[in-house]
Amino acid sequence: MKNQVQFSSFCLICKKKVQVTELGGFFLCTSKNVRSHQVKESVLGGAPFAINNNAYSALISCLYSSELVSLPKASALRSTMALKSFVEVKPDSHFSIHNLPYGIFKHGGGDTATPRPGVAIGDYVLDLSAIHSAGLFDGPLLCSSDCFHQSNLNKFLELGRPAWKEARATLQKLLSVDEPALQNNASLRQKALLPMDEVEMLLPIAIGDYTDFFSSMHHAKNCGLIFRGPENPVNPNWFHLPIAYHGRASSIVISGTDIIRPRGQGHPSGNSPPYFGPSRKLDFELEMAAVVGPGNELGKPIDVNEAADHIFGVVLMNDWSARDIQAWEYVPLGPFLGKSFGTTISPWIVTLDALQPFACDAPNQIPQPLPYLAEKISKNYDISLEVQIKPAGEEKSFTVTRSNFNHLYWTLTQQLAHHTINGCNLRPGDLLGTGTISGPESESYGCLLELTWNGTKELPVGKTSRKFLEDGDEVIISGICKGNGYNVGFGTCSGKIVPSLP
Ligand SMILES: O=C(O)/C=C/C(=O)CC(=O)CC(=O)O
Ligand SMILES: [Ca+2]
Ligand SMILES: [Mg+2]
Repeated sequence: MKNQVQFSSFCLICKKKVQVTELGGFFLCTSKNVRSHQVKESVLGGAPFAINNNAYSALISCLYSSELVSLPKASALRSTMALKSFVEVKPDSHFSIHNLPYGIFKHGGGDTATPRPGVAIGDYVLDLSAIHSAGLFDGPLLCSSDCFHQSNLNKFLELGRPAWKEARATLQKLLSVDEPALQNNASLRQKALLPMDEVEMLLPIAIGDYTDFFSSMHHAKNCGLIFRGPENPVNPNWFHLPIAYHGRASSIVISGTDIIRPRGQGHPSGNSPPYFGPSRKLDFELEMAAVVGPGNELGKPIDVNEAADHIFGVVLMNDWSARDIQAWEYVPLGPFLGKSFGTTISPWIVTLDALQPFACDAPNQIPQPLPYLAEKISKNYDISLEVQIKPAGEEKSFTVTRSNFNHLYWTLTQQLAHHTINGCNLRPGDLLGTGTISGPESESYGCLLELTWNGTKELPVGKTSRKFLEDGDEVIISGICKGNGYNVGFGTCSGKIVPSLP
């Protein structure tokens, strides 16, 4: 198995030394002398473990024989003791030492304003170019790489999971309370640990291609009911393959960028001709998106069971949508100008390694997917998502929906494998949107189209209400995984609607 990590550790329950093998992000206890009843009662924790002289944060589940840790147990893994950083991390911070998401930032003016990679820790950004220049990336894969001296993360993504793991181990060790190298080096600390409110975040990746899936069954059903009626709201193909459209990479913007209300042809009502003008039905879509790692050669699909090695991490995404333009133009080829005027992503890419403790079972798929989509382990992540709207002139923002990543029917790995099954090549930095993440209840719908049922009812927003977005509205998406005493969060993904061109 590729990229397998093996190590021995100490079982806190059976008090014996055990051999542990990591398999696709899961931990397999290969010790023969561990009794099964101990497994049912508890899951072990302990970190960091030493492997190849690198501090390695890992969790093991105590299983007898060679059974894999099952997914429901994975949620119990998060009850493990929180690691501690010497950098202050407030209890509600999204950026604990368990997280360490990657972004691209610039700081100050002149030479220091060069865009470069960083990770978030508490209220600080750790400058990875400074850490590399100081010789602190001392692992075999990163010590002589220039991937942290780039203005985007693509080169780091291309290196693949072994390098990502090496970076995570190095950074978790460097930032831990027990490690003096950075903690006791005042001049390096001043250079490398920058207050987050002093930096400007930029797009973290150069996005060659962007695809948007349609993976929430609740969203598919609601859109079907609204656009196509109650006969067959979900097309039969939906249950056999992850449906998607090819999006527009050039208009993907970083959180905080204003969105100009698009103009276009709107859907005619009755026998009237289509209208042209500023969209009258501007909407947000609550989504997340996977960032592609090494990718594949043209003509060589990625196996679904190896797809996780091609996903570096996940961001929050808002697929802004003009519903009047979309409804008129998208038959029969799919979304075009109704969605290509802007897509916002959050600045911090949370890695799959950081999300691992929050893995949970993906829904049962009926009918069973074809073999190329059938996964040995099919997982989602328990990520709480929220959308707020801040109307112009308001001090406060108001929550309009709450959902969870685990409502997705098709998994990230199925989406990626399906994307390549015809031989299509994915490249480092490509972005795969999940599709709107709607849950089953009306309070968990992921866009205004559903929340107001295509403008047939008003949605309360503080003292006012909305059918669709108005000029001056700011839409703020946030996402967080809550561990025991720490968070793995995504920060926010926001954008404000400004008036259309005259
Ligand atoms: O079902 C439809 O007609 C339209 C669906 C969408 O607009 C959704 C889309 O962009 C994919 C998604 O976000 O799930
Ligand atoms: Ca979408
Ligand atoms: Mg879009």
